[in-house]
Amino acid sequence: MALLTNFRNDLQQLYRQSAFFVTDWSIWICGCAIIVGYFIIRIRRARFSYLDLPQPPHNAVFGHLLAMGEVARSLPKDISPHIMFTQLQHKYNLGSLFTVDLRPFAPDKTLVIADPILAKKVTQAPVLPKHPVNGTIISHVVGHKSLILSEGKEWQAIRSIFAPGFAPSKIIDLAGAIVDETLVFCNILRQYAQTGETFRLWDAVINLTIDIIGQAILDVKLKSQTTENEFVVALRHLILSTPNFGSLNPFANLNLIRPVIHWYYGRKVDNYLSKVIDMRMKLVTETKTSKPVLDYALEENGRNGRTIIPQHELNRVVLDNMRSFIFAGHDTTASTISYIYLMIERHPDVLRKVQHEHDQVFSTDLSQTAQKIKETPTLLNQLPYTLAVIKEVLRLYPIGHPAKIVSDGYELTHDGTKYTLKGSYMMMIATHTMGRSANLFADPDEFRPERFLPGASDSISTDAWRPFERGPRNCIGQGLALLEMKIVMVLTLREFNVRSAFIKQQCGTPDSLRTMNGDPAYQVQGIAAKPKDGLPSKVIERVLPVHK
Ligand code: HEM
Repeated sequence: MALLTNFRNDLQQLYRQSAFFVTDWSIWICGCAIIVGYFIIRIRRARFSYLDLPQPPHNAVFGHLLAMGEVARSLPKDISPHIMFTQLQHKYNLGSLFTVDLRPFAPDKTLVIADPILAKKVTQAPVLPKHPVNGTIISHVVGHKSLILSEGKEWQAIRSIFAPGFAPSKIIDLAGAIVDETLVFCNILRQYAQTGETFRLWDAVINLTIDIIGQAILDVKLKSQTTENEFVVALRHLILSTPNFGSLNPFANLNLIRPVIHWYYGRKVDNYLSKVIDMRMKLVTETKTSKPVLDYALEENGRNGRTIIPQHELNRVVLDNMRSFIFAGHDTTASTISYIYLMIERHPDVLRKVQHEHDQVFSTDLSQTAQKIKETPTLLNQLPYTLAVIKEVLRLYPIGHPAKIVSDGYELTHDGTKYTLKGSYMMMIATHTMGRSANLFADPDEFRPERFLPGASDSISTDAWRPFERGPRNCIGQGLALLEMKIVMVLTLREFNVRSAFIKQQCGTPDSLRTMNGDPAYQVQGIAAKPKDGLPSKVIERVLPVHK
């Protein structure tokens, strides 16, 4: 054990050192020479391949890097790239279809789709393949048989065995387990309220969402909220060692021992999950009211003697997809929950309406709420205002944008003009840009959950709101995410007042570059966009009863 710990420490040390070495000046010079060479070749070969598409000001040598640089200079350095694209569209008045050539900092020319009609069209069958950059970024975390990365018939087969476990009728049975994990979270909030400490809200919520996803897919208690679980630590290391593809520093991603890190922690994750999966496979015949997603998948794969995934591939498929669900199901939901607290803090009128709705459905006796959810989880379907708050938060703070690949000759029509693409493109469905468009949402920067209430006067095109994406390749876990967000809101918002506690920065960078339009809680880049500095917060326990 001590040997392992030493090895891990050595690895971490080496990792930090190698990150230092790559900033050595000689590497900078070589890198610059490569980039200059690259640009020269690019001007000669690819000059006019996209010039008929709408775009920001173009430079023959640098493509759109100068235009994007102009936008980037006015924003914090670590801002999430999807915000940069929205700013670019606003600055150059680009409309809802445009192209941006950011090579070599992007893997391909980018085609930005910010038009709901076009977005709907390109995300329906036949499903466009994902851009290979997705694999480059996350394959070390999710594995190659992941639902997230697979394509074609393989993707169909994997989706078909896992979909039954994510059906709303099955997910609702997990409410009891989600309540139990959320009660642990409530205890943690209570402790912070008692100490008055400032803490990173996102980290606390990450532990909660990891524990929930462990229960939901494997019926395993990961207990990362209360203990340091080796598996969770290894998984977080894998995620944190992901290359940063949004960086404008070409060397930020050079790390010679990254493959070793990936191998080491990947093996730890696999070892832990294999044991849990083996155990579940033996228990799968047990009849239980609430079953984890894995049990339904194994049943589906053997239904009526028909095997969708051949037995020799099943172990790898199950393992990679358990990794995928844990990965895709925790920091996405944690970011959204963090922003829910922030928006609620900033809009006391919204808080009052949410609390009123929870009182109406679950009564004002807070001590009974957890039990009521367990007994009648379908009560959670009677919370239209709470759901509207979640939707509004996801409109303003989506976790990212899907990136598909379209190849030479692909045709699309927009505003009556037909475009035939030359060469391949990374097609980005610009969820954030659509969410902030004044043409699609009235007063787009305002937080107004009412717009999502049934019968609201704002008419919203469903295709404009796509934080879970739409079409056959939408988010398989959206029902689970919505369920957990509702439970967390119901169990915490009447008891705790979570307040952001950013500390004003004193040194160096002007304040405007540490904030987005004066807001320090902007989204920063992660595999899923997340709140700056983990949203430092404090908790105050409300005096009970908080409302009549
Ligand atoms: C607020 C929470 C969440 C958000 C905003 C979200 C968003 C998304 C989006 C936008 C996609 C499409 C990505 C693409 O096409 O590149 C996606 C796919 C996916 N999500 Fe989620 N997600 C959330 C929670 C979850 C949860 C809880 C799970 C748990 C299993 C999950 C599992 C997946 C998987 C496996 C895919 C790939 C589906 C496929 O390709 O067939 N997500 N999600």
